[in-house]
Amino acid sequence: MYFVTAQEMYDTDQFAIERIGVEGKLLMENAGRAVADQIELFVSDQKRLAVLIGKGNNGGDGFVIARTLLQRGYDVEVIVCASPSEIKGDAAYHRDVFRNSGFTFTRYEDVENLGHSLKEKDVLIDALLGIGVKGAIRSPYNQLISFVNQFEGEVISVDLPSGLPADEGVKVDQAVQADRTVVIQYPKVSAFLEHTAAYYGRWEVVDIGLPSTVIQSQQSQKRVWAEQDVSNTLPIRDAFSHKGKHGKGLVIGGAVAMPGSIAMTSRAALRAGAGLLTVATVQETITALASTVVEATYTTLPSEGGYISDIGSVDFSYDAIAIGMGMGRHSEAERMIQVALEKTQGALLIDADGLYALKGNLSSLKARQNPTILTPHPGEMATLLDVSIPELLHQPFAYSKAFAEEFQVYVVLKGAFTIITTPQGHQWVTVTGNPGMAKGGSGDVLAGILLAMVMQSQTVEEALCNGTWIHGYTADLLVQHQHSTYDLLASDLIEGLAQTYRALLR
Ligand SMILES: NC(=O)C1=CN([C@@H]2O[C@H](COP(=O)(O)OP(=O)(O)OC[C@H]3O[C@@H](n4cnc5c(N)ncnc54)[C@H](O)[C@@H]3O)[C@@H](O)[C@H]2O)[C@@H](O)CC1
Ligand SMILES: Nc1ncnc2c1ncn2[C@@H]1O[C@H](COP(=O)(O)OP(=O)(O)O)[C@@H](O)[C@H]1O
Ligand SMILES: [K+]
Repeated sequence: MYFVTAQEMYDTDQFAIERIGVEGKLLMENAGRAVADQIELFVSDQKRLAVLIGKGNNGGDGFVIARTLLQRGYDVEVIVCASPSEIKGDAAYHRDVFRNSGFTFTRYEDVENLGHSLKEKDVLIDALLGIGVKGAIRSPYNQLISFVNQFEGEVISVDLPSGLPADEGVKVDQAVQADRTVVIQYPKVSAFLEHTAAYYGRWEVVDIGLPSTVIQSQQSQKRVWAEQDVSNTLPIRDAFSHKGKHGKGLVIGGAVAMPGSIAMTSRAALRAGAGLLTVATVQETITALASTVVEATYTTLPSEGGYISDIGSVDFSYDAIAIGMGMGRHSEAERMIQVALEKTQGALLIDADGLYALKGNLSSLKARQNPTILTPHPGEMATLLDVSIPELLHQPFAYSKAFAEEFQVYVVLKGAFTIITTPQGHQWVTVTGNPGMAKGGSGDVLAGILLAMVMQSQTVEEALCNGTWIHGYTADLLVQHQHSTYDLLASDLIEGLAQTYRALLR
């Protein structure tokens, strides 16, 4: 499923109107009807409804929704929050159709009067502002939004919560806190940002038949990776396959004081399907791991002060290598990352301490001939970019895209919504996962799953999306059936992979 910026949505509308010849009025009719159909699914006709209508096209949708629900026998009061002369174009057309159908509306005067009208209502439909919102919210919408946010019944927003920007990088001034949002055609970017997603409440998308031609022709496509995508791309294992076919992977990391992280990465890689796995680390860590990760083979690396001091002796001809987990942040790490970047012949995944060490080696990324994958959490990504974490999270799509394109890498920016960006600038978001994963070790498990995934027969893009989706989905299954968001451990995710695969392969 694509998701879009406000401009991409306008371009799509424009394409439908100018190139295909569908009139804007008809698009609005389709949009309003589709939203009304959706509302009908979860609001009983015994409820008392009010629709708040603003001056733009979002308000135009509101007229169609109100007319459709009235014709279907709903009790709907329509309150227009703009002067009639302000309403123009398609919205004015639908205001007239509404009136000519024999229905009436009242005009918004002040909050006190509105309070009176809404006292007996169960559901408020918010069609005040859509994707056209700009800057600080002006009167009367600022009072209206505060008012809606005090309403005790259910608030359903049309397209997006009024006042909320559709795009990233825009400050939120004031916005409706919706219980539900019925999104028209494509989710907007703000549905996937940490600071704006919650305004939507539960949301669902209605299709109004707009063509995806414009979105598909764009360089910067943004899509949600969903269960169907996993089912379509996760390779089916061949009955005659052998371990060599499922990838030969190497994990480099760990230190005397940090044996846990590579233990988790390695076990996760094996559970996720890696054919053969080798762990390269310091001797003490091998001793600690040998009894817990019995399926792996080991390479002892020289150490100094409990940390790996050199990786020059490593065989770099693996199908894929993951480096950095539990490696420690010390002066030698930067040199070792440089060696890994130069010598790794297959895909190279850099995580955790490896990302800190990468900071001084960024220019070497471009010279790599094979895929490089970076898996930062927001703190690591902010460090790589030299920006603050809030700045990064204000526009994570733009920052990830700029970085991935400049350095020709795959970036997996982890979070409640994980953003996967390809070197070509294509972006995917996975929405599986829950706060039970907000614990040390979850990222190490992800690194292992992704290592295994990039060695299976799928594209790197598919591998990263599938791995991230599976990681989060496993946590969701575990929290639904065995665990809670409090007690879930990163190691539970490794064992939980069995349930996910069984569900997917069924
Ligand atoms: N053909 C189309 O264009 C379609 C549009 N659709 C609907 O139209 C919406 C977009 O319509 P518009 O572009 O008219 O945008 P809005 O409905 O968001 O209205 C924008 C208007 O609100 C006012 N406004 C903007 N920022 C404000 C602020 N900070 N304070 C106070 N007033 C402010 C401005 O006068 C602006 O013209 C979509 O969200 C969707 O609901 C759908 O009907 C599908 C078809
Ligand atoms: N609230 C959440 N909802 C969904 N996923 C989450 C949440 N918190 C963390 N995660 C996931 O858990 C992982 C944590 O990774 P990271 O921060 O690197 O942890 P670690 O310190 O264990 O390496 C990421 O994959 C992230 O997407
Ligand atoms: K709205």
